[in-house]
Amino acid sequence: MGFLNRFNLSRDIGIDLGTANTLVYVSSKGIVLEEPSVVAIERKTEKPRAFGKEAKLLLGRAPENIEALRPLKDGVIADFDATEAMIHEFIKRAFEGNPLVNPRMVIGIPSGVTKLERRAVIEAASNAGAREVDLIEEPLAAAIGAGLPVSEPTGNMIVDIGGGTTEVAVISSQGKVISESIRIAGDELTEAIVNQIKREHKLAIGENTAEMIKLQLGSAYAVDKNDRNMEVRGLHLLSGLPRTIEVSESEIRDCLEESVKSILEAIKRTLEQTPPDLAADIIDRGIMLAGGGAMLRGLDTLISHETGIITHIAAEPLKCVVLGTGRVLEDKTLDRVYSDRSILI
Ligand SMILES: Nc1ncnc2c1ncn2[C@@H]1O[C@H](COP(=O)(O)OP(=O)(O)OP(=O)(O)O)[C@@H](O)[C@H]1O
Repeated sequence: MGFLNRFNLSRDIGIDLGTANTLVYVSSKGIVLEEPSVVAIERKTEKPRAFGKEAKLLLGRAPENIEALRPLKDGVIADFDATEAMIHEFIKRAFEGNPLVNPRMVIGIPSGVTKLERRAVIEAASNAGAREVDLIEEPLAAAIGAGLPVSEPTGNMIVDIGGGTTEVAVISSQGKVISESIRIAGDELTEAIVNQIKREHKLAIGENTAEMIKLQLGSAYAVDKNDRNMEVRGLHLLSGLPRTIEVSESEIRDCLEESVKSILEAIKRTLEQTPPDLAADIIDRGIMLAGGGAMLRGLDTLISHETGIITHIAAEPLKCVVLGTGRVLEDKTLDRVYSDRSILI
């Protein structure tokens, strides 16, 4: 143990490197940062100008010389340099006023990430000062963060619906028994709303507006009889002028149906392949939903109806992965959960 560690100047950190949001957990402190995974880059110099919330506001609204982008797309690293700059910036912010001394980092990554992309994450963390980088797949981290007894030899089903990917996994004894990752999640739902409003109302809306509609009006199942409405502003494609229209909850539910069905099918496929004894455990314990998509209205009810298995939503769906990385940092018995370990210095 190094000098700095002994005097506890080095704090270890857990990171949920998500396609939609990045969260940072500092050991013995808790979650210190929650930001959208967005970077605004100056086109001419290719230098990052804003990160997180500030950059997200620029999505679809950036001036000509700035490009706001999401460096992780569909669960993979689409822009390495921007990802590295973002990790660097968020770690710096997490340790504001408290200089960072070569921490150990546990990073939650989508399970579909290739070997090359894993190396890229490790390199980015190393450049940001990590002395050791341990990668953990998101469904495992989410299960731990949701409080499932992953160390026991019983079947636990987790469905983590993020921005870019939905990960369905059955976990037992700290390992994935069976899993499926599909590239249909929150982003796809948002895109379905953009397309619906364009097709039916001839109105162009941006990603942020579509996401707002999803959060306010989106549903997977008719939870109550009232068909709620909301006003939406955008650019009318025929007149070229700004216009306000009204959309209803049922209209939005219909346009989300196809993506929701794909998520449901991934859950059913995974259940079908689950060994019988573990399937029996899942019937007893139920299915746990995590990730922002878990909060889509009525999704838990729909899954319960379609599978016949009681479905729970984690207490803090957006925080499950990062809380899981935090648990792993602090609980030495969770030592079989990593998919990659790299001691760097
Ligand atoms: N109340 C809500 N209803 C429906 N969707 C929601 C709600 N709140 C957040 N979301 C969606 O959840 C998604 C983000 O979830 P989360 O932060 O778990 O993803 P991520 O971990 O960044 O992505 P990934 O797991 O794919 O890497 C976004 O698409 C967001 O629009």
